[in-house]
Amino acid sequence: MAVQINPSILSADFARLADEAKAVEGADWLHVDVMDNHFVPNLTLGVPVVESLARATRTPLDCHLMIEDPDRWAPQYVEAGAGSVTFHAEAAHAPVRLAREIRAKGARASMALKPGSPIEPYEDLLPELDMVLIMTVEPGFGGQSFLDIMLPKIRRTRELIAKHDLDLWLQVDGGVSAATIERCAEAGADVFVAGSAVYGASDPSEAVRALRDEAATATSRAAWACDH
Ligand SMILES: O=C(CO)[C@@H](O)[C@H](O)COP(=O)(O)O
Ligand SMILES: [Co+2]
Repeated sequence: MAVQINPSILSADFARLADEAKAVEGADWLHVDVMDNHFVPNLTLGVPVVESLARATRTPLDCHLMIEDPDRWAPQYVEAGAGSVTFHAEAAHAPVRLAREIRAKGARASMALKPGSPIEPYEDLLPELDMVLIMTVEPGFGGQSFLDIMLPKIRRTRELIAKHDLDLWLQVDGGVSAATIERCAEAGADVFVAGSAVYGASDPSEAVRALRDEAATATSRAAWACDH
């Protein structure tokens, strides 16, 4: 699969969300960080804003739910127009049932892991998913420094995907920039969320293009991609 770049609107101007979404229409997905002030110590937006965003842009929405009880709320994000819905493993009560429900409603189902959560306990769950998100910062805020210590977990997740021969995307989120995207791609990521690196740039769509080129070059020489 070609690498994908998903700008995070957490770093955009929330008073101009529609324009900010349009500014990155060359991107693969628009990453929408939903925070409830309980699962993470920050509060962003909910279902009505996702509904409006889905009408405002042609870019499909990749909703990252940093909320408690995603079993209850995630299906509403599919109904609001999200094309991909990510729940956190640490918050889900019945992740298999939840992933099946998200898929049955017509979206891609994805599971995220905080930096402290290993991938191994979720190996049997992988076939139920369309994407795994490895957080490379503690969730809650944009603009944090990339955690290099997450690279072995990205590699391990890529190995498990290969072991089970799954068509599963591997997303990284947090501190992804021109300085770190190459390491992520070499470790096995193929979907890259970038907030401050895109919206902090003078030309956000050019930043998306540059990140995509850099990730594609790194992937083409990565060992994991050779037999992919
Ligand atoms: O989920 C989150 C933060 O919890 C992210 O999606 C951030 O929005 C990424 O921002 P940068 O680290 O790229 O600035
Ligand atoms: Co996110």
